[in-house]
Amino acid sequence: MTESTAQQPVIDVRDLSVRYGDTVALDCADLRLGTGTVCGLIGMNGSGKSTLFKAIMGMISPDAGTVRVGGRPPAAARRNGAISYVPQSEDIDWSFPISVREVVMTGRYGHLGPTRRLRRADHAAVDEALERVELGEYQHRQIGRLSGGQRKRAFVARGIAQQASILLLDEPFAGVDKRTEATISTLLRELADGGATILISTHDLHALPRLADQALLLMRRVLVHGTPDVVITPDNLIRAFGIDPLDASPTATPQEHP
Ligand SMILES: Nc1ncnc2c1ncn2[C@@H]1O[C@H](COP(=O)(O)OP(=O)(O)OP(=O)(O)O)[C@@H](O)[C@H]1O
Repeated sequence: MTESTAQQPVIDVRDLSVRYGDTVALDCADLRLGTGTVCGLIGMNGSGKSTLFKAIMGMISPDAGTVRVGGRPPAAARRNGAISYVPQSEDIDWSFPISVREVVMTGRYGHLGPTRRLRRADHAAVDEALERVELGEYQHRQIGRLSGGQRKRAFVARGIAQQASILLLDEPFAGVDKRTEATISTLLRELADGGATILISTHDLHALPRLADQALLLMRRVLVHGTPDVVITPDNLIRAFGIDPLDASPTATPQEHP
């Protein structure tokens, strides 16, 4: 591997603009993430976080700009099983007749050989993933019959079984208790230490410095990207949120972007 290949960003987003009709969701957003990084994505409601995830996944076509994942277009990276995505809970059909184990097993589909048959290694990877998120005893339950925190863990287990090198998690801590948050955070750290690149949106600014090596403040475009201590400052938070969310005495009411 040449030095320039080794330093290539795993996620490479350049000048990305996305519109929904008249709404500008992303406007010239730039992001580069290297291997083994956990980056916390923060920004107010409507600042474009989910849109950024969907663009990296290749689920929406940008109006302008480029997205490369592992040097390839997102669709190619997805076909290869390189990316795992944990969407916001509202984006999942929890009534779908599928068990926890079957959800986790979908993470193995990119690994199946020409016969498309599940092999012993696939079942072992699923067992291990279920074990790591402590959902073994719930594996045969229909996914809608899980608590909020268990649902998140099921989707994290899918990413673990997939052995994805890139994990995108859209608010995995929303509505989960502190123990589940700690379990997921520890798992993500272990995955990053094993070389995964992780982008995670969260509103938990207090927990972010423990979880992430980097933070990125989004407001349709990237306002600031760096280590959490550089990004999570009162000035930056006031720029992005209109108030300092870490401050108990807000000076203004934050507005959702039009
Ligand atoms: N399918 C859609 N059709 C039209 N507008 C959309 C659509 N999805 C998102 N938007 C708009 O695009 C903007 C960015 O939305 P996005 O969901 O990316 O924000 P977000 O930062 O993830 O918000 P939240 O923190 O509330 O999840 C918002 O103004 C939103 O209303």
